Amino acid sequence: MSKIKIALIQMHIEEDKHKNLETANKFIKKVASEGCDLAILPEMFTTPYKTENFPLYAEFEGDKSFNTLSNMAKENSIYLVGGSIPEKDEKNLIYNTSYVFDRNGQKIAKHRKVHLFDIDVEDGQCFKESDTLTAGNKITVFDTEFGKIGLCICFDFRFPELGRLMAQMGAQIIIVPAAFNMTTGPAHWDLMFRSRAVDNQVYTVGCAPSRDVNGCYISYGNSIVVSPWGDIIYKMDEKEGYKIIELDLDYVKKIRKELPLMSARRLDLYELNEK
Ligand SMILES: NC(=O)CC(=O)C(=O)O
Repeated sequence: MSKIKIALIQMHIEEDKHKNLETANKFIKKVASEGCDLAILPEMFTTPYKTENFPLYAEFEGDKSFNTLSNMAKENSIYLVGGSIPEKDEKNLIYNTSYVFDRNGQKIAKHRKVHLFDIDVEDGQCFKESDTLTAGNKITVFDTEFGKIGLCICFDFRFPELGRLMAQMGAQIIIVPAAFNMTTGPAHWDLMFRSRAVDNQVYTVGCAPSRDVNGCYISYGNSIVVSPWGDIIYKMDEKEGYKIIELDLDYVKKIRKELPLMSARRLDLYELNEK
């Protein structure tokens, strides 16, 4: 199958975890009823994006948020990239984790953010995920009936090596639950999704929370889909909403045939390998 309908869910995030799960559920029902194959939620969609919140909202795999996501996928018979949530392990370490479920509600992938978002921009955004989070250590590509899809979380996508490795592992689409802010969003959001798309000849997809100017962290919004040619196919504004977009994977093949970048690499001079 060469065409996949994906849905961006740019939802508003509140303090109340259960309300956030209900909002996600409402949107997922809607996009499934409109024929989407795969729905995507934003980064840290169960909690306002604040380091102090992560331990308070953290759950074990198999707890309420995990099960709710699994049920949403199963009841609506869609793939679900469950944004990300704070996940805790048996050592009480906390990760920024994205779970992916298939149409039967089975977990088919799990990505723990590998690059923690620690920045301090003069007169701009400061954030230190490492105050409460631990980094993951795996690169994530999962399989579907449409082909392979790469998955990483927000700051991860700033590292071009990761996008290239996912493409080398067969990804034709790279999905990024994210939450850029009002310092880095206007400067880097489009540029980053376009660069990774052109370099790796993949569709890139970013899904962010809607903007809340009174929130503790102001999300840029602008959830985005970019083609393997580098064109912005669709970009949302800052408001809450959803959009279904059809991606044609034959177009990935076409671009890769016309511009055979992968096979033109000088692997005798350089190479990039997963460790
Ligand atoms: N939220 C993030 O992980 C990253 C981000 O906002 C940025 O890179 O900018």
